[in-house]
Amino acid sequence: MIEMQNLSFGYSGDEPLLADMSLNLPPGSFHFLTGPSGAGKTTLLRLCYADLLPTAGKMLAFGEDVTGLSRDGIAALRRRVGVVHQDPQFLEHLPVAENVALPLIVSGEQVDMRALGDLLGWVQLTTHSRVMPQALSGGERQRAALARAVIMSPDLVIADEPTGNLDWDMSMRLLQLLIELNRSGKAVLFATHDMNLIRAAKQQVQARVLRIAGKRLQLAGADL
Ligand SMILES: Nc1ncnc2c1ncn2[C@@H]1O[C@H](COP(=O)(O)OP(=O)(O)OP(=O)(O)O)[C@@H](O)[C@H]1O
Repeated sequence: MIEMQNLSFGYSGDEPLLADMSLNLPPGSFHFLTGPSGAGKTTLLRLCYADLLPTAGKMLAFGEDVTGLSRDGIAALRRRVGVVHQDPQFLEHLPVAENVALPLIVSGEQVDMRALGDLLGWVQLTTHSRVMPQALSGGERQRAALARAVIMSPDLVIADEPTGNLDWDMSMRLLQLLIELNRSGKAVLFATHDMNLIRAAKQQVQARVLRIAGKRLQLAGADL
């Protein structure tokens, strides 16, 4: 589904930040991505949804080389990937329900109100559907961002340190939602520093742990 072949990436022309990375994310898989601050986790995630393009090597998304994709091709790819950022941004003048439905609205699709209600229920924001984003807690913001990320039924959900600002209980709640998504067949790629969270997840789901170290991507062992 997502395949990197000897991929390198650098923001400037000199030393690459990520070097000679090879990776295969099969459908339905669950991967954590870890590594020190500044190692390039967010950068790697952005490469996965063609927000950045490799400077060397190949990046294939859903079988297609992203470097050759047209604007429409990139738009089609992005529909298949839902992204949750560490600090999700919302349109502050719209209530939660409209923000969650925004990907449908901007792509001109009909909003199925019942499905939207079900989705808000799943992230436990039913009573917050008419609330403005600035009134949400950190955990509620992340759950709204997760609902928005999955409203287009993506095949892959990417979460970039979504629990970075949450306490343990909230982190576990968010993790649980991602595990449920994975059980429903979606691939998950989850960047986190939190080894306790990874340990907790591994008791419930077959997750592999990728680590960026020294510009390279490693598959972490069972020592976690
Ligand atoms: N747009 C950019 N232009 C230039 N350099 C950048 C850009 N974005 C990130 N960087 C640099 O690339 C390096 C990796 O950043 P990135 O955000 O991918 O790391 P990270 O592993 O996600 O870090 P953290 O865990 O702190 O979020 C950092 O040194 C950062 O300063």
